[in-house]
Amino acid sequence: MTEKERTNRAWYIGADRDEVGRAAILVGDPARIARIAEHMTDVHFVAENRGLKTVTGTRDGQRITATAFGMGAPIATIVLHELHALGIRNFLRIGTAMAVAPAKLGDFVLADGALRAEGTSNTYAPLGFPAIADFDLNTKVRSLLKKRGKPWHAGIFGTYDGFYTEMFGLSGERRSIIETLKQDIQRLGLIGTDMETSALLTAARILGVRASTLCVATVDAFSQEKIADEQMAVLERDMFEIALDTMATMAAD
Ligand SMILES: O=P(O)(O)O[C@H]1O[C@H](CO)[C@@H](O)[C@H]1O
Ligand SMILES: O=c1cc[nH]c(=O)[nH]1
Repeated sequence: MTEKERTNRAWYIGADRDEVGRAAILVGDPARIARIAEHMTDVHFVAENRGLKTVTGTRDGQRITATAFGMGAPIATIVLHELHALGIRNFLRIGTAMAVAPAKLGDFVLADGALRAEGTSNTYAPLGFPAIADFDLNTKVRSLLKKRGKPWHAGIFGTYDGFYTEMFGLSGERRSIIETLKQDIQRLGLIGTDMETSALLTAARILGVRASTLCVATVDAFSQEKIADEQMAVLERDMFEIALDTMATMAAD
């Protein structure tokens, strides 16, 4: 990062350099910020700006920041880019994804890479550039997933911009178009779909930092069935623990 790109205060997330830690967890839903804070000590909530919520806390002696971006690749990459400018070098997105078989509802899905079907990553690198997760980061996530003993899959995600046009059909006609798209991605062996991963992985590579995504598969790609809230609450706690332990290790490096 050049001196010009370095900043002391981030424009949209509103955080000062001394308010963020050495690694960052990116979540979508702002309600997850208070819940992940319960898994850290010495917690500091950054003043909320434009609905972007940030908390920094300590885990295993390391300062970790979690920021909620809301939904979609454009804002998720703004958050990553700003945290990068504040000096952070390790990023893990955690949240939810749509399950593509063999991944099923309630399984963890870890992105080793992602199909770039969103528009934001094109502003960082041309389409031939691969969206690949950081190998060391994913090695740590894999070892923690194995320890937890819950079902998980690692592989390629598909990342899309159009939630009701490409991922979740509300009308019969749109559902059949989306079903054809899902059959295509299943044939390619993708394990899940979301709205941010390929943009974050591409941006991180171009910015020279580590990134990956770990999600719970919460919606079935074909039936559009959703996971129960009580099951998600348990899995969310597992996901927080895995993410914080991973980022504490990465921050200590
Ligand atoms: O991981 P969370 O925040 O649940 O986000 C997922 O749910 C939202 C709607 O699909 C998208 O942002 C998607 O990536
Ligand atoms: O349907 C879903 C569920 C989670 N995340 C998505 O992007 N889509």
